Amino acid sequence: VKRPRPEDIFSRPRDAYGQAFATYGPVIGVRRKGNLEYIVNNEYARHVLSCDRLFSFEQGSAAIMNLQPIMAFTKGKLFRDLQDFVRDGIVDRIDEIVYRIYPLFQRDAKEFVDIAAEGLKSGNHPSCFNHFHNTIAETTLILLLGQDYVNERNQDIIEDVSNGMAELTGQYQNFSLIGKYIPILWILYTWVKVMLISIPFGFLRKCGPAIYSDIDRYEDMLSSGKLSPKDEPRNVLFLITKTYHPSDGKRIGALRRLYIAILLLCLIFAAVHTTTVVSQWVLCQLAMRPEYLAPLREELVQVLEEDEDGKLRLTAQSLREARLMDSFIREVMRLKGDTISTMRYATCDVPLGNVIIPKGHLVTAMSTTVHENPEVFGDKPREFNGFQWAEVGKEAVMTGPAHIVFGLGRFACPGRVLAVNEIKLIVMSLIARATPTLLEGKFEVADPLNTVTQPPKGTLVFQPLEKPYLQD
Ligand code: HEM
Repeated sequence: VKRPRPEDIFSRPRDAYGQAFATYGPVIGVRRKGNLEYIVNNEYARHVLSCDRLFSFEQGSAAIMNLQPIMAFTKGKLFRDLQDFVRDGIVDRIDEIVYRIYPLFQRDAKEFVDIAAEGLKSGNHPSCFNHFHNTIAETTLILLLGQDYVNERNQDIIEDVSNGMAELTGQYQNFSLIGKYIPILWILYTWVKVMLISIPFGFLRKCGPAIYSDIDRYEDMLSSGKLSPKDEPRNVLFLITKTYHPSDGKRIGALRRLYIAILLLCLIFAAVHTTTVVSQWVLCQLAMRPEYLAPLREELVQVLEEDEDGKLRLTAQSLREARLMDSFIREVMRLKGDTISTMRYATCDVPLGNVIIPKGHLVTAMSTTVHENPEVFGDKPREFNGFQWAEVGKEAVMTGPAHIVFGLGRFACPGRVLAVNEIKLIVMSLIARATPTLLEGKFEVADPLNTVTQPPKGTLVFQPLEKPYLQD
């Protein structure tokens, strides 16, 4: 087992791991957060991520996110259920969803550009990350639970849940000394704090009763026999209730209801934070590369569609046609420096390269070696070429052996279609009204080992356009 130094793993992971691969070969062992993990480079990434029989996504993800108790409670079905509900409740309805959420993104982009303009005068710049974290929290509430849940209190609860889950799953662990060097203590502390205090007293106490009575209400609708498909509520909670509603006229039991709350918590966690983070990476890169703005704005004008009142707006079709924007997002995601964002678990002793990975160990792919592989991307693999994917028709949501931002294989991120649409809505609504720049002309990577849930560190500043490309 070859070990890069712990301080290098945290501060310069790309170099530390790269050097270890160059010295020891394509499979290395690293002790991180108390576990011995095996990390592979581009040579074995595809095999490890997509051969679920040997390398289990479910066991790996539960272990890395400290979610084993929940997995045990759900008899291992948690991730498959999440995938099914996202597919049926969100991806299959994406056209109608974009139509519904577009006005929220317009409202918030306009509001943000207004307060950013004031910030230009006062020097007090508003946080773009916080502003759009709220927008995505609101969108998520509507999609999962319905419009009635949208109020400030519930939005705050969503923020708390997504922060609490981020804490629980180790996202801030790299920042804490205890987290780095005595991980078991850190895990215990965050479990108690989040699972016994924040979640029961926040989400469950405040949203629980409303969700409980909505499940009852939906069950009544389903048993009435009068509900036609077009009158069905269009939210994920209804779909879940419909799936679990017993056919013998009984109600969904208490344990199943608790499981429904867990599913909703996981979806909130998966949907809100990561998407907001990527939107900030895209805006920061765009602020650093103003030459991309003119073609992106030209494309924006071309893809707008007329609604029934003759007003121009963005629809799901517009977003599909925005190929330059799509390509830019794909390139930002490829090069943002993700290191370890997927996790697998060896289900038996598996020979790989020059080692045998013992059963029960975590295995993952080092994303930078995949995303910056010279055999695929040429001799300057880290050169940013924002529109290259439009030329070859590779969309931002497409996973592949050279693009693992959303994972790979059977368990690749089921929410990526929604995520990319939301990112497009944020970026396009903003550049239609203002030009992004960065205070002091730069941004920094907050945590090089975690570019997935940490936004870049830098202050985005927006200069309003005299003539916006989108009308309110
Ligand atoms: C830019 C934003 C996002 C990124 C970068 C991202 C990335 C990922 C990655 C890397 C995985 C693990 C895949 C693997 O190991 O092969 C994953 C899983 C998952 N993601 Fe996302 N994701 C994003 C947004 C979303 C959204 C918006 C949703 C929900 C609507 C979502 C729901 C999930 C779920 C439920 C899983 C677990 C997989 C399963 O149950 O099969 N994600 N995501």
